[in-house]
This record gives sequence, structure tokens and C-alpha cells, in this order.
Amino acid sequence: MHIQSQHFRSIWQQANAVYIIDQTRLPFDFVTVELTSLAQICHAIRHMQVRGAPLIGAAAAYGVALGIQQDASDEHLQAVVKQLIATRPTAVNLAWAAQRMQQTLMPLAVAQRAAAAWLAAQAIADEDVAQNLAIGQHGKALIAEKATVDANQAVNILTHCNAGWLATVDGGTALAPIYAAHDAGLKVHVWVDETRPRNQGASLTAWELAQHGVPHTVIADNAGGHLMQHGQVDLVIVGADRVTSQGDVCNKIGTYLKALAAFDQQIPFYAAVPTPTIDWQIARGAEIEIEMRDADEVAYMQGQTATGDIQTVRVIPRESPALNPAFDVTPARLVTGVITEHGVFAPDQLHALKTHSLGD
Ligand SMILES: CSC[C@@H](O)[C@@H](O)C(=O)COP(=O)(O)O
Repeated sequence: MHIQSQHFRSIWQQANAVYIIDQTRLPFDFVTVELTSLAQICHAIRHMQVRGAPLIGAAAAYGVALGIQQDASDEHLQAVVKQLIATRPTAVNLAWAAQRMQQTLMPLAVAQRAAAAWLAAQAIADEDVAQNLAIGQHGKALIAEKATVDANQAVNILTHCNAGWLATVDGGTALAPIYAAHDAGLKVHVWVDETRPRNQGASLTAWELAQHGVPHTVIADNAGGHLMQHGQVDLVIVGADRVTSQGDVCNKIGTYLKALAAFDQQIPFYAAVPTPTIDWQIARGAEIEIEMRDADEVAYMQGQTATGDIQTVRVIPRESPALNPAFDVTPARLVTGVITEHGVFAPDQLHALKTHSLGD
């Protein structure tokens, strides 16, 4: 069976447990995991069994629900929220979702909170799916504009990291317009950046696109600029972990270099994000905390041997240190537009969304 977003969400609740797809096992094994405690949710977020800004937001919401089942007092609820927010610093959806859970639950009687928490988490998950569907429709129009130049030629879209349905509850952000265009019969082809060090592009985006039947090619992270120079990229669409109020885009490390090359080649560069990814508290991308992850993620790579075994191998000298900043910031001046569930906005027009999102 081809596994597509319509068969699975990337996270779901059943009885008093939460289920996820273990993304550290893809593309080789499709494994679902049952999580029954706050500690297990925190571990899954930290170790990237679940990852992607919208998905870790939803995971945090379900984590609050799991964390308060035995004790829903004010003190414990606040401690649970704090613990979840500490798991990863950069994607703002995590703090947004945990804080929204707290704001929803605090006014309720303590005895009502455990049950209400499941409903509140479910609402966050459902909203994410609806937002991504809308992003898909708005972004599809941008792809369709490119397709009208020559309907027989595929529109070539470059993406970085994984911002597909696996990075969200369902539907994806950067991949939502691509799925919508492909499903509507438009010819698309996706250049998939491998996205070292964790290879979310090579392992996850490529897997998703293959399952969905979307034509794509995996490229080394360094190939994008060359392809742009040779007219082989029509537009770039990436996701984001946080977008500031003035439109600076924080996304997986390496995104900035793609934006620079796209700008130089006058290729449109879009970030696709649901509004919970916009941080209205921060104007400048320099204010965002960039997660520094374990250097071993750079020093080692995981792969499958010809006989099917999964192996982890070291790829740098034993004596060489490594550094692993997980995200970078693309300044607003390099960003053509931000594709949201409410439409496409130039970075300097994003503020028009503020009342919308805060009112949500
Ligand atoms: C949809 S989130 C934006 C993505 O492009 C990407 O940066 C991302 O998935 C976050 O990275 P990860 O470190 O895998 O959680």
C-alpha cells in the first residue's frame, strides 16, 4: 500500500494514548508508536520521532493532555507546559500550542481539565489540517501561474527540508501547494534538497512524494544554486519554523543559501506557513533562538545496506570536531511572499494578518 496523508495523520489520540509515526525510522520502516506519558512525548519531540513546526505544536498539545491526566492542578499544569516548551527552542508552534492549552484549561475547574485537554488538543490538530488545506489552495495558484507559460512543461519547484504532511498533522505546508497542483492535474517536478545533517529532504520529503506519485529528484544540498543558474528551477517553496512580524523566515539550516541564490537568479522564493508559525512578538530574525543540536548528527549518517540492514556510520575524522546549528534566518528582503491559510502576503504586508491570527 502507498501511504499517503489521507490514510494517516502524523499524530492521533485513541483512548488515553497518543500515536505517532516514528519519523526516525523512515524511509526504510513505517512504524507507529504509542505514547502514554508526558516523558514519552518530550522524548519523541527532542529526538525527532516527531518533528516539523506544526507537528511538534500538536504533539505539545497532546503532551499537555497526557501530562495532566493524574494531576490537573494549576501548579502541575504550568509545570507540564514549561517542560514541553523546553524540549526544542526554535519552532514557535511548540510554545504557541502549549500556551494555548494552558489558557484554555486554566479558567476551568480542576476536575474538568483532564477531559477538556483532549478536546483542546484535538482542536489544535484539526485546525492545523484545515490551515494546511487552505495553504495548498493559495499556493496552487502560484504554481498554476508558472504552468501557463508552457502547459506541457513541468513546473520545477525546489524545496528544502521536509514541510510535507509528516511535518504537520496532515496536508503539509510547503508541500501542500505541490500536492494540490499535482492532484489538479498540473505538471510539477520537485527538486528535493537532501537537507543534511538529518536528511529530512532525502528521507522524508522524497518518501512522501514517492508515496503520492509526485515526480521528484533528490539533489545534494549544494546543487540548488547550479540548477537555478541553468533555468531548472521555476520557484522555491519552503516551510518555516518561525516567521517574524516583519517577514524574516527562520527555517532548516541551508534555507538562507537557497534564498540568496534564488534572489540572484530572480526566482520567486516563498515560505508556506500556517499563522501559528508567525511570531508577532519578534520583528527581527536575529532575535530567534537557533537550536544547536548534537554534533554527532553531523559526524554520523544513517543508511540502509544492500542487504536491508540499517547502519549508522561516521563520515568525518575521529579527531575533527563538528558544529550543528539546526536553523538559519532568511531576511525578509529575499522573500517574495508568505503563503498562509488566509492568502499570500508580501513580507511587509504580513501585519495585515495580525488581528486575524490573534483573534483565532
Ligand atoms: C514545517 S516546519 C519547517 C521545515 O522546513 C523544517 O525546518 C522542519 O521540519 C523543522 O525541522 P526539524 O528539525 O525536522 O523539526
